[in-house]
Amino acid sequence: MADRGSSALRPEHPIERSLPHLVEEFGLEQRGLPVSEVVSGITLSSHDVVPGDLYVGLAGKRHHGARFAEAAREAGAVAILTDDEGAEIAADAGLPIIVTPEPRLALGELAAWIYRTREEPPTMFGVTGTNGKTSVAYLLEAILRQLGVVAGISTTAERRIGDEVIVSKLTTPEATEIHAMLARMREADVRSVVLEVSAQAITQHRVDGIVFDVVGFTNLTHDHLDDYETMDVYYAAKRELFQPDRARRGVVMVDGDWGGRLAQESRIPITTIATDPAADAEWTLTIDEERPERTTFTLRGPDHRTLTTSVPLLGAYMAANAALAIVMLVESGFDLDAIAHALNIAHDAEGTEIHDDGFVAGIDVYIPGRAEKVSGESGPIVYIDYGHSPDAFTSTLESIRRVSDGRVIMLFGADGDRDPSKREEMGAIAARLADAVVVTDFHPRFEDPASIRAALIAGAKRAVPDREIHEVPDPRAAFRTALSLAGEGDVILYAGPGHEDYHEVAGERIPYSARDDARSALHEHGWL
Ligand SMILES: CC(=O)N[C@H]1[C@@H](OP(=O)(O)OP(=O)(O)OC[C@H]2O[C@@H](n3ccc(=O)[nH]c3=O)[C@H](O)[C@@H]2O)O[C@H](CO)[C@@H](O)[C@@H]1O[C@H](C)C(=O)N[C@@H](C)C(=O)N[C@H](CCC(=O)O)C(=O)O
Ligand SMILES: Nc1ncnc2c1ncn2[C@@H]1O[C@H](COP(=O)(O)OP(=O)(O)OP(=O)(O)O)[C@@H](O)[C@H]1O
Repeated sequence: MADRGSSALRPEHPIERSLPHLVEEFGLEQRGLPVSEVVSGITLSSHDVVPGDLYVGLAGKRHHGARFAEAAREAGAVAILTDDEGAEIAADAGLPIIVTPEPRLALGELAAWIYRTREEPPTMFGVTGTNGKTSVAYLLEAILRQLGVVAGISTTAERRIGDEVIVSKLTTPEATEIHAMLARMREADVRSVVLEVSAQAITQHRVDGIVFDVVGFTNLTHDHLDDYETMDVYYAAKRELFQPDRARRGVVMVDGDWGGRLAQESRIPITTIATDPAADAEWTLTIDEERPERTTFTLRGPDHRTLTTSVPLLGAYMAANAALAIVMLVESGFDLDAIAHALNIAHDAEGTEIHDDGFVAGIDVYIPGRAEKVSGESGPIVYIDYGHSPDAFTSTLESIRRVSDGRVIMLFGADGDRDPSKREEMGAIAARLADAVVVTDFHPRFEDPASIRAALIAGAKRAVPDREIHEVPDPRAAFRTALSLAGEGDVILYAGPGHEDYHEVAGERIPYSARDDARSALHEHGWL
């Protein structure tokens, strides 16, 4: 199946750079046709080529990108950069060929040079960890906005500069896209950029060419053991971000063992944060109040500095994400009191302070599909969540138990073609922490959906043999089954789809929004 490509964020006024100069500066080898005078962009997808681009033909898992050299030329590419094998494949494509043994290793530096993103860079924040990256990124952006700073974000859910939004294909874009996006953000006067950084992004050199001002670590738990042989290898990939060539300072959540190890092994100045007041961390977080839609917390820092605020979201884990975001801002130079002030005042549309008794102080954030409450005032509370790992299930279900005495119904599936070793544990956690479990399909991709469901159910049955379990393959029918099990005051957690608007089956993306469907079903019951 050919890659259908995506529209990337690009500068509206690209700067022309000398291509011969680039070849010389990076010690590249030129073959065949002479290169043109200028280059104004770089991409590694033939679908994203715009006139003036250098097309990079990478050897992929399915294709050698050099196969698409002709398509790239037709779209306006000025040359192809590739390896020896690619140079042979693209020999007759009618494009000048530039050769380097491992093009992926050169991408970040080349893209930074072409888009001039090293010059007067914005403040760069990077967030990594197994769970919570997207949430911390949104929280950082929200607090920056409340501080009056124009920020841009790049997350699994979306890439956004003000009102300009594109839907993401990967958690972290390829280096070529990141630097194009940074150039676009510079045009929009963005002064702070928040990038969600996956382990794969570090391993695959997608964040090369960037030195982050502050990087943050949320946690490390079981996931991605299809891409990384062991948890140690997965950890080592994340640790790479906390080194001087990639970041200036780091903030590490040390609640888990991996965070403690990272704080020890990192080679940049590290500030630590923990939710356990007895922990040996510089910052500690205590939860003051948990409600279904709001969590209030106090953050205590060195020199007895404190800040009390809230997030309009479920769960102590979201407060921990918010605390991490706040400490990252402090590490970037913001004063804690200034942050407290910005979070605890209301503004009108023009940005003028207003004094309104009904105003609830706190972080003004909306995070699509992360414990997003989609139900109304009556009927069960329904959360749509992007959790798809054992730890995500635990955090969300435990939080729900703390805010509700009702029955908890957990609806979920598991990704096909992604780390099958976590499935049984996901089933077990659902069975242990929920009163009833509904297992459905979630992106089976090229796997047999029945065998994915069977693994989840086996895990659930092993953990709690008499747990009420329903198997409903179709997600729409499954949600209605979950709804039939719930009454007033009960809670349904639908984990998996989060913000997504498709269901991936055998290479096809079928339109499906869990959010919209849940709302329709609630409406059908007269609960919305
Ligand atoms: C396993 C993996 O990482 N695959 C990535 C890889 O795909 P690939 O090697 O199969 O590429 P390929 O299809 O063989 O194509 C080779 C080259 O030809 C180009 N091409 C291909 C076809 C075409 O018509 N035109 C064209 O130009 C491609 O852009 C590519 O450069 O290169 C592609 C182009 O950049 C990526 O989109 C793709 O990510 C896939 C979609 C993916 O699912 N990656 C996952 C594992 C991932 O990276 N996940 C992380 C973490 C998520 C999390 O936080 O949980 C992420 O950051 O998203
Ligand atoms: N700090 C946390 N600790 C544990 N679980 C969390 C935490 N934050 C979020 N979660 C859970 O993980 C899910 C995914 O959250 P989020 O999208 O913020 O993480 P992520 O690291 O960006 O994941 P992904 O890369 O898969 O998008 C949430 O929907 C929630 O269930």
